[in-house]
Amino acid sequence: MKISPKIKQVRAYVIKGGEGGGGADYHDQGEGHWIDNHIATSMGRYPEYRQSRKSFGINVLGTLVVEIEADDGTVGFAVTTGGEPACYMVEKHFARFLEGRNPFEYERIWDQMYFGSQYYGRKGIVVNAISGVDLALWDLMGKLRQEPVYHMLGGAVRDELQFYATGARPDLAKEMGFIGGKLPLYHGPIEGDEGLKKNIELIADMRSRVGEDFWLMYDCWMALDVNYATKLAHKCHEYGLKWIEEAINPDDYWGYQQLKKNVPAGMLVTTGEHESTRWGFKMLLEMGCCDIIQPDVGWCGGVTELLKISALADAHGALVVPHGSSVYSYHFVITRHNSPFAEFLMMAPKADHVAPMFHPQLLNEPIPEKGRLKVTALDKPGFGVDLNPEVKLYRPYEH
Ligand SMILES: C[C@H](O)[C@H](O)CC(=O)C(=O)O
Ligand SMILES: [Mg+2]
Repeated sequence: MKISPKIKQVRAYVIKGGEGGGGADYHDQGEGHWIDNHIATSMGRYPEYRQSRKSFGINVLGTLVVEIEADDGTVGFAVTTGGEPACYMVEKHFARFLEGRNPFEYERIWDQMYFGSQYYGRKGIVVNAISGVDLALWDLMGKLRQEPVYHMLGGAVRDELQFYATGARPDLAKEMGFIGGKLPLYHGPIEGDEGLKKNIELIADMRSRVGEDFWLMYDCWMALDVNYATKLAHKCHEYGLKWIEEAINPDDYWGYQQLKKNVPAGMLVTTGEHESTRWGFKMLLEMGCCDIIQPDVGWCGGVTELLKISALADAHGALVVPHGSSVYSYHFVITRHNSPFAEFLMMAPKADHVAPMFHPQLLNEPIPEKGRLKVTALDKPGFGVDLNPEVKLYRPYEH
């Protein structure tokens, strides 16, 4: 029997450099980027926070980088959001559940991180930190086995991934070969009928540019109430809106249940990028809140937890289309029949060309060509990406 190396050390870093760092904290972009241009949020009720999400601190956390080193010198790593607070949790709390252990014991490690922090965690930044550790562990396992993560998840169920694009220009996304385009919703309920009219005019304009069959979706980033979302859904139906995403507060499962009943027949309700763990998704699925769940692999508990969330969704007949998360999502989506396509977040400031999602933090990050990515692009050990050595790391805590 081959004896596996043991985990020697866990380290957590933030990226030095501040504003506009991009990467895993993908909202941390420079001035003029589409992702920070008057997008509807629940903070929009305060005029001073309506124009820019950075103004209320959407990029305040920054990226978390987790490295896990085995005693043979192999290092697995992952990036997600969480910044310094997540570094503290990883170094001061979670590292104890890994160091000295066999890295292939990912179930026990996950369980101990989750239940060891249950009294202050369960969601949000704590689960971001758990996700970062879990993804770094899968990267390490892949490197130790010299296998891509998707092999360890059961292997590919298709030869390539197909993507829809999220960004300000679905019309350009269509030209680039994507199967659909998801627009941010720009105007929330506080902007009244005039804002609603502008939302409708935009979808009408995009429909006229992309023709009948191209998917168009609206991402509402938790900004609406059930009444507004219902009205928006019905008005957009005429323009073939495929789904309405994250329309209301993620804690309002009852609101989603109602919205799902209210939307026009055939329109899908999607949500879940700010939901965590099998228990959070159990609420969405058992209460019939949505048609597609959208866990973010870097936020929901990592790959170990996504396996459970996905099995639960499959049993409920729901699709799993992870939110963003680049390679961490690709290695999962390629292995599951109930994840038939993936999201690509357009990180180019004007959404006019394909740019790597987690640039500049990752090297060798695969990107879609003509809206597709061959599984062979994932054929490297672990998640198949490297940390860009030019990006300066800072380790705020040690243990
Ligand atoms: C565009 C959205 O407001 C958000 O920035 C990204 C997102 O929710 C998604 O990609 O989905
Ligand atoms: Mg979204």
